[in-house]
Amino acid sequence: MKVGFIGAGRMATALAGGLISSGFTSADNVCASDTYESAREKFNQETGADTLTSNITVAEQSDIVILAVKPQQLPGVLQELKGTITHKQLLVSIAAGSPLALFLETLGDSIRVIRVMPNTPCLVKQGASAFARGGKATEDDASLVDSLLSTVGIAVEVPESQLDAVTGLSGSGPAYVYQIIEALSDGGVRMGLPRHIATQLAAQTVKGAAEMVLETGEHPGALKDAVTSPGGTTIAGIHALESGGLRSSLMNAVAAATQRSIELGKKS
Ligand SMILES: NC(=O)C1=CN([C@@H]2O[C@H](COP(=O)(O)OP(=O)(O)OC[C@H]3O[C@@H](n4cnc5c(N)ncnc54)[C@H](OP(=O)(O)O)[C@@H]3O)[C@@H](O)[C@H]2O)C=CC1
Ligand SMILES: O=C(O)[C@@H]1CCC=N1
Repeated sequence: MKVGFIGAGRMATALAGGLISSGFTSADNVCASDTYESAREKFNQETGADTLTSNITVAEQSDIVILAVKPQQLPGVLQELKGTITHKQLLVSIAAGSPLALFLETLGDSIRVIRVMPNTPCLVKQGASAFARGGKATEDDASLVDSLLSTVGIAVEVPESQLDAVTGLSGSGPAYVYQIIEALSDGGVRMGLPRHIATQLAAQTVKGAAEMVLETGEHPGALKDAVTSPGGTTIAGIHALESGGLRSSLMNAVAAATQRSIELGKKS
């Protein structure tokens, strides 16, 4: 199974790196094209897979073609691939916002296309991805994409109408969590911890709390209550977070990013 990436940037590198290190496919069966030389070099160094300058050659050589250019670059790339992408390849787009209808309108409605929203932790096999299928994509195509994404994290199939919200939550979400980790580390440094220890403790705390939610299946509120002793330290910290509007800020972040995904879809 040959997997080709059109666009060899950050997300393509994360996804390809995860697919190769998980054994889903070998570096020999992966290739990528990019207009930007340093992106090609970085992709090649980090994944061991070949890179080319021609999008058409990558598409011709691949069974699965993953479109990993920015949404604004997608219409030009689709024009270029007209006639090369047929029902023979499975087309996968990871572009935020870009609707399935765009691919069918440009390439014809006989194509097999699946729209995916992954996230960068795919690189360390902790991705959270959702996908929706369109055109003539079959049950087998959906299973293939599900197993491809499942080698680098979790994957769920959703109606296409939910993919903008997925983008606002888990697509962009790693950036929110990095900000939270950075801020927790800053808090530790402010209280006298060395930076490297503060960052390590902050990141492991986020990882551990996330594992607790996923493994116990408990409501996050119940897990929060279990940390919070009456008159103790945690409730003092939680009160400070509530005063700063943490939960409202995170809900607003998901809504703003979802809205932006919708806007990107209208422009493409
Ligand atoms: N980064 C993330 O966390 C996530 C990104 N995505 C989606 O993945 C896609 C890629 O994002 P990301 O990896 O961050 O972006 P990058 O900018 O890192 O990667 C895109 C690459 O495609 C290159 N490119 C531009 N035009 C063409 C072309 N005509 N042919 C071939 N290559 C081209 C770009 O070059 P140049 O820089 O010169 O334009 C760039 O190197 C986007 O659509 C984004 O919405 C989805 C989920 C998460
Ligand atoms: O910021 C972006 O537009 C992309 C899509 C989701 C994550 N990164």
